[in-house]
Amino acid sequence: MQSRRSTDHSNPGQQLLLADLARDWKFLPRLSHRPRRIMVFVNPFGGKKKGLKIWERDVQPLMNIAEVETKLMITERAGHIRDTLLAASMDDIQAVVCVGGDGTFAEVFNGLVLRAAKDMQIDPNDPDVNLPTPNLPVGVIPSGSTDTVAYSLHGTTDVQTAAIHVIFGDSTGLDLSSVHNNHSLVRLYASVLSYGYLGDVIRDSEKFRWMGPQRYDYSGFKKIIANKGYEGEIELLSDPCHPAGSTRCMENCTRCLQHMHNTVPDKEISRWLTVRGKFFMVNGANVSCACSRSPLGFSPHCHIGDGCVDIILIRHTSLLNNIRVLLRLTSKHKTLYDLPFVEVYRAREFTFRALPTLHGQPGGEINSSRLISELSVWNCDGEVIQDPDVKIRVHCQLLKVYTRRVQEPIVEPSCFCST
Ligand SMILES: Nc1ncnc2c1ncn2[C@@H]1O[C@H](COP(=O)(O)OP(=O)(O)OP(=O)(O)O)[C@@H](O)[C@H]1O
Repeated sequence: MQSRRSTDHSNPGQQLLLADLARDWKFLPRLSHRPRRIMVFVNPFGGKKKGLKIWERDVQPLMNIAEVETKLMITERAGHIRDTLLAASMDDIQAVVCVGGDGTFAEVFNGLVLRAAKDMQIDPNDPDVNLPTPNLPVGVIPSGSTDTVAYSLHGTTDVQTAAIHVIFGDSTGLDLSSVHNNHSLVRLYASVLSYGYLGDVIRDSEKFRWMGPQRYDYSGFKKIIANKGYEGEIELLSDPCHPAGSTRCMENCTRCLQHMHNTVPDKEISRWLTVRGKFFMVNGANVSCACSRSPLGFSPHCHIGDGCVDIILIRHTSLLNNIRVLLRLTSKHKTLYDLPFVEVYRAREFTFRALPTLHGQPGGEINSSRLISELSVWNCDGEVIQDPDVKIRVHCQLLKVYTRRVQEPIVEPSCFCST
């Protein structure tokens, strides 16, 4: 079913899918696993507020041609999707599709997992519980500001590519990571959990939502100038596979397939590590976190279904180094892995505890009365989590998502090839 052809390197994901589509469309009636009745949530508010237009112009016509019945809901407020999924009858539904950004997708999977937990009488607030797998697969159609999950899954934020993934019904298992505070489950995330600089940016940028996606540039500039670093302690259950030495996660990824079949002896090969210090950022990446602005993302070798997060710890050093980090994140070729003030781990779970920050007096002495705690917040898939002290656990392939994954483009020889 898959083709491996690419000539347009500006958007290889879309090009591959269109080639697939032309050839595979005639097989559509024979695909028994494709969804015929879907529940669609459209967020008209995220990104450039084009969610509804994208649905009506680009997605709905494709669903009509493919004879997919849709039950549409346009969201009216934050939390609307989650609340609906907790209560709705879903007996006649075969999949849930969202048109929105990372926050919209997060509402869908948080709602589905909590619904499954409620139905099975599992307490999600227990940080050691095995959360139940939702019955329904999810389609992610991007119309947000960053759309990290869609980009990391499909290799493009092309809307029709994402819609075609739903129509053909090819799915794969996506890890979800739970975030608990001292009392309860705060939420699950699929993209990244980030403390420090990106936490400061998301907290500040919410005040400037009227600016659209540019709010991130504005708050990003303010907060990099103001950053003084945050003290903290991370305890992590490390996996022996180091991200820098790992393969890229693509179509038919061996590492994810092994974890799907539980052929990896988990806990025996993991060990606990403790890291303390002052950090510019502490990140737990559940996927590569690639997006159009950051083509490789935080951790280009992160796997979507191996039961691990990649932890990227960026030490507090200088403003210049902080700017180097941001420049690296926009690079198409270089990763964060080899910067001397960056430490990278692959982990199955981790905890973070904020430590008090010592502030020196102008004379250079440290006065214990000025021992104050400077805290950031967590940026969790673009939403703010206030509690600095959290426990994170990865739930291997908890959610089925519609995607054919990123395929390795085969560069066709051209007459300008060097010999
Ligand atoms: N009608 C609405 N009015 C206000 N907020 C809404 C509405 N519908 C959904 N939301 C909330 O909007 C938030 C942001 O949406 P979304 O994440 O899709 O866009 P974004 O933040 O622009 O994109 P990204 O997360 O990719 O950067 C979501 O957390 C969702 O809860």
